[in-house]
Amino acid sequence: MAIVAIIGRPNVGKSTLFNRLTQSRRAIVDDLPGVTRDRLYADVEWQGRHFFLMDTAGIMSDARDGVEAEVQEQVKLAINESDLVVLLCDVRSGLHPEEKEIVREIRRVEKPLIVAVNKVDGPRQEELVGEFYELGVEEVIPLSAIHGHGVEDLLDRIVDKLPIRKEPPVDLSIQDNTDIIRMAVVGRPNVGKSQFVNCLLGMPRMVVSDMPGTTRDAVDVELEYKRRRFVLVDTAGIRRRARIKEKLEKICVVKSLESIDKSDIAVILIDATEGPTDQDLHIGGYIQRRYKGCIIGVNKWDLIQSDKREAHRVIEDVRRRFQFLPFAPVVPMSALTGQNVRKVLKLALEVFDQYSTRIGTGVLNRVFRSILEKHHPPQRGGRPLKFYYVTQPSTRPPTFVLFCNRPDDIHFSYERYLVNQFRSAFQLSQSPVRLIFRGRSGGVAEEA
Ligand SMILES: Nc1nc2c(ncn2[C@@H]2O[C@H](COP(=O)(O)OP(=O)(O)OP(=O)(O)O)[C@@H](O)[C@H]2O)c(=O)[nH]1
Ligand SMILES: Nc1nc2c(ncn2[C@@H]2O[C@H](COP(=O)(O)OP(=O)(O)OP(=O)(O)O)[C@@H](O)[C@H]2O)c(=O)[nH]1
Repeated sequence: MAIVAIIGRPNVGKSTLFNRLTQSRRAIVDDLPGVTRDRLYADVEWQGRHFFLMDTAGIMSDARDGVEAEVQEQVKLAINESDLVVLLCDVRSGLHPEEKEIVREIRRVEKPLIVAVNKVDGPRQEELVGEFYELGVEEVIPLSAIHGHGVEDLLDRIVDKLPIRKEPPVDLSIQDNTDIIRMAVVGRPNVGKSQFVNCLLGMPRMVVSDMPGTTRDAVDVELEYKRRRFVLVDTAGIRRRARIKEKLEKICVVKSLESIDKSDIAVILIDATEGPTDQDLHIGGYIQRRYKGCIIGVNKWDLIQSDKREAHRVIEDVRRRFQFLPFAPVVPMSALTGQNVRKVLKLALEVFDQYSTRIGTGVLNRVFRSILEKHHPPQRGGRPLKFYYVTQPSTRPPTFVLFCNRPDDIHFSYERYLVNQFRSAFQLSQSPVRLIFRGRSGGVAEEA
């Protein structure tokens, strides 16, 4: 999915605009359940196009007096990592030299740009918008993030200008029946992603080859383990970003989401010395919603393992906070010493094989009958809930369609029961399972 970043000087109204855009009447915004108050991004649909909108509030600090305007590293990075940049200016403070610098930087890296001018609350400010054409763009969009004027125009322009990615839609690339295991290594800055990747690539007897990416600068790396082929997606990005450490949390997390989309299995690294953070849970929530296989690597284990009690506490804490991913194995590991690094690959193979499971329709329905008999579907409002049959239309993730009389009336606790029963009956304990409830007339409801 394309990433759109709102860039601008402090106080121009980036957060206000972010909130406006995501609350606009017609926009469909898919927010993660509230694991964190500090929102990183929203998954926005406008006119049938989807994109990630990155909230970059606070990313730019005030330029110091007397120091020549210069685009800060964070801002450069945000520009680099996005597919389209909205430069937000403030009509009340007028055009600022830093904004010219930002435009130069955006041109240099050839990203599509939209200039929007905020705080145009009335006709008096409208007269002042002309100044911003000095930035050398064809169009400047006046808006008021507070009042909402111009905000839908901006959304229209964003979807007009969104580059069409060459990569195939996610679902297709993953269901292509090749047995290459696409793996993403994700996590917060500094957790050890590049160390982990380097460790993997440097292992004895590991066959490694670089594959030029089809999109932008992404380079995937292919490796072979136990005669199975893995692709580590976006590896170049992981290794390149290793230099810059500060304030990159948001960008790092949004990039992680993008890599998750391209993979079958996400290895999420947690820093053992810090334990899971809100951002980690945020990434985990995304993995869950995308029905990806997942391995939770508790990295930097070497730093805590001598303290047995602490080590135990950390693992318990990870399991508890990630209980919404009950199928994800938790592995203590050290990318520095190599401890358990191969084990991650071994687990990835297991997870992947479960993730690719197909069950024959006959067996599936026999087992389903016995699951229903063990625990009858509860009645709702005195009306019985009846299931007719089940099919598995696809795998990766294993997806089951359950035909029934009233698909909208299924209680989530019964859904959970069914998911758990499917997991244990078909050896899917390490894979997400997707159930889709469908009425005979075609009504659909879904559950994780
Ligand atoms: N008059 C007016 N004020 C606005 C408008 N949009 C935002 N503001 C105000 O501008 C101030 C800064 O808004 P924020 O959204 O916090 O700005 P930001 O760019 O996210 O700021 P940083 O976090 O410093 O990067 C707040 O006091 C807002 O209420 C607008 O359309 N009109
Ligand atoms: N003790 C210890 N240190 C580690 C381990 N893994 C990584 N580190 C150190 O943690 C720091 C960050 O590691 P990186 O691999 O650069 O982390 P990253 O997640 O790629 O960071 P970003 O590029 O900022 O996203 C480096 O100093 C590593 O040497 C580990 O298992 N144990």
